[in-house]
Amino acid sequence: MRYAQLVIGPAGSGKSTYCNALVQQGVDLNRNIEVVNLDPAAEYFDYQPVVDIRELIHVQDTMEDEELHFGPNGGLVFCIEYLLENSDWLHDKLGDQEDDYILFDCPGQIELYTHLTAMKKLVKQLQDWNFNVCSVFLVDVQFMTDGAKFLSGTMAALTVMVNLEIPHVNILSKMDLLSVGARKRLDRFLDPDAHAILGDIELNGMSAFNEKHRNLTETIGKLIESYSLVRFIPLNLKDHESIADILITIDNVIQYGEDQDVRSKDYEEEDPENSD
Ligand SMILES: Nc1nc2c(ncn2[C@@H]2O[C@H](COP(=O)(O)OP(=O)(O)OP(=O)(O)O)[C@@H](O)[C@H]2O)c(=O)[nH]1
Repeated sequence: MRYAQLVIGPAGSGKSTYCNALVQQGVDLNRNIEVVNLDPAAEYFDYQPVVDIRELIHVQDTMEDEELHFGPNGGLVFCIEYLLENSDWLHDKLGDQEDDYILFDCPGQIELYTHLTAMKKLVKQLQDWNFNVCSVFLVDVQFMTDGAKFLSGTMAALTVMVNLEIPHVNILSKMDLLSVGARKRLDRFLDPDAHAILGDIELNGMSAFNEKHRNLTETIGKLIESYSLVRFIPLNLKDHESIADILITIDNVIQYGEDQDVRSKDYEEEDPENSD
């Protein structure tokens, strides 16, 4: 069996930095962790990729091509589709080493994970090549420190989980940048709790918008609560233990499928196969 983390998340959420930290952790543990760069627009990263999509296609190629003439976003999607059409190239580059452990550093274009099918196809391809694949969704914690932001980050994570349908881990990146006060506020949300999130929104002032959409917000809060496994794990790359813990957690997810179930608790309760 081979193992793969699909490292995904919005632009600038810390995907490449995370990959590099895990490679370093691998060195410390005498474990070989490799990285494949799948970002055709990447300009800089600290690791040495074993495979780099930019050798096959660069986003600039799609923007400068007379016929294609894509903008940066359309160009990125085109590049991933081009990679899938040329999957033999990736297959050759990856080789077929048993037990290898590869991080796929993906582009920061959220629609690739929320509703387009390209990433799903890539996952299927990797599974056909004997990879156990787990998605690791990074969200910059600075965008999660009040109720409204946490709600929207959680919805984004849920959308990705439901779309990709593979074992999944959500990570709050850049924890070292949080103030003590912000960390305390965050702690109240980390166990999915609709009341804490809604309470915070009210605390921050019931704007006319919030008042008008209170029922909607409440329903979304309950939805998140019922998907009780949409959890975020805080990751502080300045803390060695935090990196070690995340690697163990993800190892368990990849190897033993101890993943976050995308079905809601309510659904499980109603599922006849789960009833006595
Ligand atoms: N303080 C701090 N900065 C971080 C951390 N992770 C990433 N950064 C910084 O955040 C910026 C973006 O990090 P990247 O790792 O390039 O993010 P990315 O998700 O790969 O970005 P894209 O490839 O553009 O999608 C860089 O300036 C990093 O140095 C972290 O844990 N702590």
